[in-house]
Amino acid sequence: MVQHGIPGVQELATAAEGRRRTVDIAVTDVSRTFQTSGGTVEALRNVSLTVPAGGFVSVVGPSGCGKSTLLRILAGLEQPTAGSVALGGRSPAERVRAHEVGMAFQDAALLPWRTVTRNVAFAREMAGLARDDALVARLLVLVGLSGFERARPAQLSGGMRQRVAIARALVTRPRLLLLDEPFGALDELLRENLNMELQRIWMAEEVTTVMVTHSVSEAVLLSDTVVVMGSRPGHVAAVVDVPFPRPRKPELLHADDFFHVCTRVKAVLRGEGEGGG
Ligand SMILES: Nc1ncnc2c1ncn2[C@@H]1O[C@H](COP(=O)(O)OP(=O)(O)OP(=O)(O)O)[C@@H](O)[C@H]1O
Repeated sequence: MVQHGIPGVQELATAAEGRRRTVDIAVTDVSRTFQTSGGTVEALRNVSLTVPAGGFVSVVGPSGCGKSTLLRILAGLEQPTAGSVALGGRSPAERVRAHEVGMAFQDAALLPWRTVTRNVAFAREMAGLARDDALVARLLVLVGLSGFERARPAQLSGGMRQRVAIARALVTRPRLLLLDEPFGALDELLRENLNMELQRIWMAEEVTTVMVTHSVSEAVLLSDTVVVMGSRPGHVAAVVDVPFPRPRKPELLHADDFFHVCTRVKAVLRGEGEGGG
């Protein structure tokens, strides 16, 4: 990946030298049905998408269109009923076993009795990886939590807890980062700030990222590509490319070009836009 002139990026790139960490994603004709007492629920039908190594893709769509199911399949937590998923040529289960998949969801789910540092370090312990205090400290700087290393979750704001969750997701040095509405419960201004931080983290870590969000502007601001899903059954309604150079600044949110891309995504969401998938 190119260098971005952002503080910390050069050092991280050097640390990662000699180690190709990113993977591409290939989802091919994935379908997923659930058998319930009320009958069969077709959560996903023939979903295909690709994400290049180091790319950032967001998935948006109406409630129930299968976004979380798709993310859970990428995370190896669900199996597709049909179709295939390859993460750098391997199955999600293999990547998860190798601790190469980091996940952060809307509820940060931190351990209340552990400090911020110990919460982040816990993910390495759980993965059976060697302790790495320097990495934990560096990630806490990266997510803007310097000075809070010894705080407990109850002493943190919601936004700070989400930052801990993102640091925790990154502490195994994953090749793939999966985010399910990571900032969904936060107010708009805080969310914008965290979006900028997430962009910085993603650029620094060079990690292929898939984010589910209900916010069209968040998706457009952060992504190379926005996958717009439709429901009944869940399918890809359109794939919208986002052409803006990086790093993207908050001012972009007020630019006409930005507004036009958001309008295209919203048109598809309303069922007026391009079909396909
Ligand atoms: N384990 C399950 N058993 C039965 N049905 C399920 C299961 N998981 C998901 N579904 C169904 O699959 C469909 C897609 O659900 P999913 O949670 O993936 O949608 P979503 O787009 O993430 O929704 P939201 O935006 O509301 O979070 C829904 O109809 C849901 O009820």
